[in-house]
Parts: sequence; C-alpha cells; structure tokens
Amino acid sequence: MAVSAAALRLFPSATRFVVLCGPGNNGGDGYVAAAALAESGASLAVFAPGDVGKLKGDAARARATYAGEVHAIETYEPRTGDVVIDALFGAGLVRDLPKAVQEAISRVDDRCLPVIAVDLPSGIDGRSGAVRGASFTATHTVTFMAAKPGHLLLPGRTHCGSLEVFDIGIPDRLVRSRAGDLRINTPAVWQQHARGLDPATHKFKRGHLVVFSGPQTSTGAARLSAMAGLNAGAGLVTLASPPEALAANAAHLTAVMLKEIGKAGDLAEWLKDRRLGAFVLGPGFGVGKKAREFALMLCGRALVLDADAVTAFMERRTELFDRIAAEGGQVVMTPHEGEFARLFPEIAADTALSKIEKALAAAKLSHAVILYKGSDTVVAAPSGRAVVNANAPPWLATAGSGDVLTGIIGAHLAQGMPAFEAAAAAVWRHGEAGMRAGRGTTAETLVENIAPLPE
Ligand SMILES: NC(=O)C1=CN([C@@H]2O[C@H](COP(=O)(O)OP(=O)(O)OC[C@H]3O[C@@H](n4cnc5c(N)ncnc54)[C@H](OP(=O)(O)O)[C@@H]3O)[C@@H](O)[C@H]2O)[C@@H](O)CC1
Ligand SMILES: Nc1ncnc2c1ncn2[C@@H]1O[C@H](COP(=O)(O)OP(=O)(O)O)[C@@H](O)[C@H]1O
Ligand SMILES: [K+]
Repeated sequence: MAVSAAALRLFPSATRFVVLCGPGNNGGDGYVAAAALAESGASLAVFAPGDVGKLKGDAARARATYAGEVHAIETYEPRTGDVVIDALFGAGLVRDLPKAVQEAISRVDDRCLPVIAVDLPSGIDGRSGAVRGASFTATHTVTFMAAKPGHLLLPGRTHCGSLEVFDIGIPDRLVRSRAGDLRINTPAVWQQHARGLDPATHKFKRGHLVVFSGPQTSTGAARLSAMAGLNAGAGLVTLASPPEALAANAAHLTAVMLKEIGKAGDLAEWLKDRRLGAFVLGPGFGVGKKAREFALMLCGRALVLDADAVTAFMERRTELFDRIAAEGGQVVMTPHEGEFARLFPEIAADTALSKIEKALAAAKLSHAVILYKGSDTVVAAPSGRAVVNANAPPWLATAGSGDVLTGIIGAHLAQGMPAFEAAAAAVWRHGEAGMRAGRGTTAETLVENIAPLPE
C-alpha cells in the first residue's frame, strides 16, 4: 500500500505503471502494490522473470491478490510515460542479477524512465551497498521498518534516490535487536555526552587541546585543525610547533596559542602538565620517525591520529596497536580510503566485507576507534559499536576538510567525551558545517561554519 501510494503521489501523470515482480517476497510486495494500483484505476502492466507458478508461501499468496495478467520480463518494451516499480529483488539478493533482469534494467535506463524501488533498488546488496552485476537507479525507494546499510553505504546510496522508511508495525525493540550495535549517526547516538555550559565554567574546564604543527613549509593543516578545535568548543588550543616553524605559525595565529616543541624530550617534559586534555597529531606533520615517537608517547592520553601519523605506521603498525592496547587511552584514527589501505591492507582488500565490517575489523585489530572517511563515513569502536554517517555534502571533498574534522574530534576529546562519541559527533557537526557553508566552501569557510554542539 505504501508503494502504490508513493507511485500515485509522486507520479500522478504516469501513463502506465509497470510493476516488475521477482521470485521472492520482494516480488510479493510488488503484486500487492499492483493490486492496489489496479484498484485505484491506474493503467498497469506486470512483468516477472521465470515461472510465476513457482512462487511459494507469502509471495504466492501475494500473487493471488493480483487478478491481472503477468508477462515475461523479456517482453517488456519500455515506453515514454512508463513509471517502473522495481519489486524484483530486495533483502534476499544472494548473487549477481540474472541476465534477463540486467537486460531489462538496461532498457529502462536507455529510456531514462523513473523507477520506484521496493525495499532496495534490485541489484543493490542490502548488507554492503555493493552492486551485484547491475542495478536500477531509483528516483524513490520505499523501504520498511528501518533503513539498511545498503541504503547508506556507497554505491548503494546513489542508486536509492529519495528514501522513504515506512512503518509496517514491527516493534522498535525487534528492529533494534536485529540492528545490533549499528546505527545511523544522529545526535541521539552521542547527545547524552554533549553537556551544556556550566555558568561557573572556565577555559581549562572546557578543555585544553594540543595540535602538533608540521615543519616550516607545511603548517597550514595543523592551523586548520587548531582553529576548528577552538570553534568546536575547546577552551584553549595550543599549537605545538617545531622551532623552525614558529615564525610562520606566529604570523597566522591569534586566539590559538603557540608553544615550541622540537624533540621528543620537549614533549615528555610538557606532558607532565595533566591539564593538556587532548592531542591531534598528523595533519601536515610529516611521515617518519618523529611522528611515530610522538604518537607512541601519547597513546595513554586522548589522541586523534590523522593523515601522516597514520601513514607513519604503515610498516610498523603492531608497535602502535600494542601500545594503544597497553596504555588504554582514548584513541581515534581517521583514515581516508588510501590511508586505510596503507594501515589495514588485508582488511581493505577483502571484497566480502562491507565498509562497516572493514571499519569494525580495523577497530578490533588496532584497539582504537576507527573513523573511516568518505561520503559514507563509518565510525567503529573495538567493542563492536558502529555508526554510518549520512549528512555530509559532497563539497566536503576539498583540501583541508579532513583537518577540520580532526580538530572537531580533538575539541570533543578535550571536553571529556569518550572516543567513539567524540568521533561520531564530530562527523555529524562536520557535515552540518558543510551544509551551512554551502557549495564551493573551502576548509577555511568550513571552520567558520561549525555550529554549537546540539544539547
Ligand atoms: N520481515 C520481512 O522479512 C519483510 C520482508 N519484506 C519484503 O521481502 C523482501 C525479502 O524477501 P525474500 O527474503 O524472499 O528475498 P527477495 O529479495 O525477494 O529475493 C529472494 C528470491 O530471489 C532469489 N534470488 C536471490 N538472488 C537471486 C539472483 N541473483 N538471481 C536470481 N534469483 C535470485 C531467491 O531464490 P534462490 O536463492 O533460492 O534461487 C529467492 O527466491 C524484502 O526485500 C521486502 O521487499 C517486506 O514485505 C517487509 C517484511
Ligand atoms: N564525496 C564526499 N561527500 C561527503 N563527504 C566527503 C566526500 N569526500 C570527502 N568527504 C569528507 O571530507 C573530508 C576529507 O578528508 P581528507 O580526505 O582527509 O582530506 P584532507 O586531507 O584534504 O583534509 C572527510 O571528512 C571526508 O569524509
Ligand atoms: K527491489
């Protein structure tokens, strides 16, 4: 009923609804929608692959509700004015689409016809978002109970069009028990850790964030993180700079403070100050021994390892992972796809895993919270919790945007948020900042558009 209502609502001037029904319960949903459309008086045709007589159980009962004829899918010739209702495969897709279905998809694509997908566009794997052989690209998808990973992960998301989640009366507790520890990243996931400001607060209570600057010719990335950290709510931010980059940094900084930290010895001394609440290491820092030394010294604190600090451990990751496990700090790593493949090559190469499963495997292996970036960013914790983010606009793909994200995570850690919530809340705020900044934003304007943490 929801599917037929969407079809009539979205395409009142369709000359014909064409319902394509598959061999399982997704096809069953299609027959029920076809019956409802026929009842409404719409012009209609139904096509199916294979032998409709072989339908079983619920699907066979659903088939019986539609009194009209069912034609072989091979005979479907798309016409201008058709609106396709794709009820071929949904949650039960287990292998690549059969040839007759792939050919039907290609004929529909050639005509640029609008498609309404039932549950999932056929060909999209609901667990991973992968395309199995081919897939419809829907204008609108009507799913039931809850959004599934394949609606959010790429490339699945780009095939869904607008997504409608229709309540078919399944109690929330059952949906949640099936979803396990997986959620869409919304404020509900982390809001209880986003405290409002106590009137008696002071800047140290709001958290002191330290961001490490790279050498003289690559200081901008760390400054972006530092500014983002301050705007995101850290009470103080200090940029720790090697001596040769002090002048370059000083020329650019106002509210962010500056401290000379050259060698590991300087850092060891400074770390005695326990008011230093969180650390960001990696943006523009340089890949090498110094990055590894600094990272290993910080594993017992609240720490974001990004960019160069991730790559620096490419061939010595065990050293890092063992230290994180031993020190038990709040550590977040923020790899983009390239960095992920450098640190976790065997996980990245496993084509059977979804992005969620990859992030979870990496979190387990490294003992850190993994924020696996992209337009479908996944945040995963070693405990098995995970969120998929869905509010990021594509114009976040701009140089320095990741450095801004890192600074926001740092601010959350400095304020005492646990690593998983700090990372998830930061990804969400980063997406919101992108929406506020609008198309054509640069990393600088993104920093200015970080809105207060919702309370
Ligand atoms: N509570 C619920 O569960 C609810 C479920 N609902 C609906 O049910 C849908 C799930 O139904 P489903 O499990 O029957 O799976 P579905 O997607 O119809 O496909 C399975 C069939 O396809 C076949 N098959 C698979 N891959 C194939 C391939 N590549 N090429 C060829 N054949 C292939 C497979 O056969 P086999 O593997 O045995 O050959 C089997 O016959 C779900 O998406 C939603 O629409 C809603 O009504 C709400 C409540
Ligand atoms: N197509 C996209 N849609 C939404 N967000 C994106 C897209 N591409 C990149 N992003 C986000 O932009 C940021 C880019 O980070 P990164 O690749 O580290 O860039 P940089 O190193 O230049 O800062 C990440 O948060 C990523 O999730
Ligand atoms: K479908």
